[in-house]
Amino acid sequence: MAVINVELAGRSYQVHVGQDLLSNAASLSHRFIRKTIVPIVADSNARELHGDRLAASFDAAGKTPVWFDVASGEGSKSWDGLQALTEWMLAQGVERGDHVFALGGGVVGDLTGFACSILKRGCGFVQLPTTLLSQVDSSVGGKTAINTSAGKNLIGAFHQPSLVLADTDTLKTLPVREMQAGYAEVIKYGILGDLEFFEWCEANGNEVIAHDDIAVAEAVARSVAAKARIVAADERETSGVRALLNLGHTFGHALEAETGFSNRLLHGEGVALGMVLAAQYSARRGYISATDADRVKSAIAGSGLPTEITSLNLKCDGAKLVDHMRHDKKMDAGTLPFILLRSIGAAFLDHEVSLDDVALFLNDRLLAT
Ligand SMILES: NC(=O)c1ccc[n+]([C@@H]2O[C@H](COP(=O)([O-])OP(=O)(O)OC[C@H]3O[C@@H](n4cnc5c(N)ncnc54)[C@H](O)[C@@H]3O)[C@@H](O)[C@H]2O)c1
Ligand SMILES: O=C(O)C(=O)C[C@@H](O)[C@H](O)[C@H](O)COP(=O)(O)O
Ligand SMILES: [Zn+2]
Repeated sequence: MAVINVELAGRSYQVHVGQDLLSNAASLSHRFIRKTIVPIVADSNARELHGDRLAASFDAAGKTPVWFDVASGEGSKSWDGLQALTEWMLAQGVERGDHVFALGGGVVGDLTGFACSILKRGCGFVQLPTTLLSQVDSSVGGKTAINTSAGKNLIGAFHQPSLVLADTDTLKTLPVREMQAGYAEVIKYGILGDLEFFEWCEANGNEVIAHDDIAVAEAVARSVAAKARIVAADERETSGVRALLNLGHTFGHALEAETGFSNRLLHGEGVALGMVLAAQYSARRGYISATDADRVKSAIAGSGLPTEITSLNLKCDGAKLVDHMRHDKKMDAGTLPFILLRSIGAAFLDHEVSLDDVALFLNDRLLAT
C-alpha cells in the first residue's frame, strides 16, 4: 500500500492507494466519524458492486451507513442533483463538523464535494473513488463542481477532502472503456511534466487498462503523487502551475459540451482527443516537431482511446467549438491561455493564442481523413 500526503497549510490530508481498503474503511476513517450514522453518497453501480464491503466495515465498527444513491452518468452533476443531495444531507442532520463519504467515480466525488462545500457553509467529506479516473485525478486536489447548460464545471468550489481511500480492487469491475478513459488522465501526467513517466506509460499502458494489479498500483500511486505535488504548489490555480493539469481540457470540455455531456464522449475520451489536439496545435505553433505530436497521438491511440475528432461525427465547425471555449474558467479579459507543449514532458501556458486561429485549426481537424 502507498500513502501519499497532499501538503496544504492547515488542511493536509492522506491518499491511501491499495487493495481491499473498503473493507477497512471504518478504521482508516475513524477520526472523521463522530456519530453512529455514517452518510454515504454512492454511485448506483459502485454501491451495487462494492457497497457491501464498505457497509460490513462500518457495521463491524458499530456504525450505521445511510445511503444516498446517485444515478450513474454525467447528468447527475447538475442543479437537480445538487438540490436533491443537499436536501437529503439536511434531512440526515449533517452538521458542519461531520463528514460525508463519496463512493463512486468523478461524478459522485465532484457532486458530493460541492454539496459539502456549501452545506451550512461547509462540512467535511471523505473520497472513496472507485474508477481509475477518480483514483488518479478527481478525488485529489479539491476541485468540486456541477455542470450547467453553459458548460462544464462552471458552478463549483475548491473544497479539499479530509481523506482519500483509493481501493484498487474496485477497478476489477470497471469496464474497459472506463479504464481507457481514466488512463487518459494517467498519461496526461507524463505528457505535461514527466517524460520518463510518459515512456513508462508507452510500455505499460495496456497492462494498466487490462487491470494488471502491479501496473495499476504503480499508475495510481505515481499519478496521485504527481497531482499532489502540483496541488501543493498551486492549490487554487492562481500561479499557472495547476493550470497545467488542464492539458487537453480546453479542447476536451468543448467536445463534451458539443456532444451534450453524454455517453457519446466520456470525460477521459474528451481529454484524450484534447491532448492530441494540444500536441498538434503545439506543432502548428512551432513549439514541438510533427514527430513528437505523432508520438503523443500514437501513445494515446495504442491504449484504444480516440484520437481523431472526425470519429465524433460532429455537426459543427471550429468556430462553434471555440464558442464553447469562451466559457472556459481560464478565460481572462478576452484571452484564453492554452496549455501547449515545449516537448513531451514539458507543458506551458501560452497566453498569445488567437481563438480565430484555433477555429481554423479545428476546421482542418474536422475535415481530416
Ligand atoms: N475534480 C477533479 O479534479 C476532476 C478531475 C478529473 C475529472 N473530473 C470529473 O470526473 C467525472 C468523470 O469521472 P469518472 O470517469 O469516474 O466517471 P463516472 O463517475 O461517471 O463513473 C464512470 C462509470 O463507472 C461506473 N462505476 C463507478 N465505479 C465502478 C466500479 N468500481 N465498477 C464498475 N463500474 C463503476 C459509474 O456508474 C459510471 O457509469 C467528470 O465529470 C469529470 O469532469 C473531475
Ligand atoms: O485538478 C485539476 O486542476 C484539473 O484540472 C484536473 C482535470 O483533470 C479535471 O477534469 C478538472 O475538473 C478540470 O478542471 P476545470 O477547472 O477545467 O473544470
Ligand atoms: Zn480531467
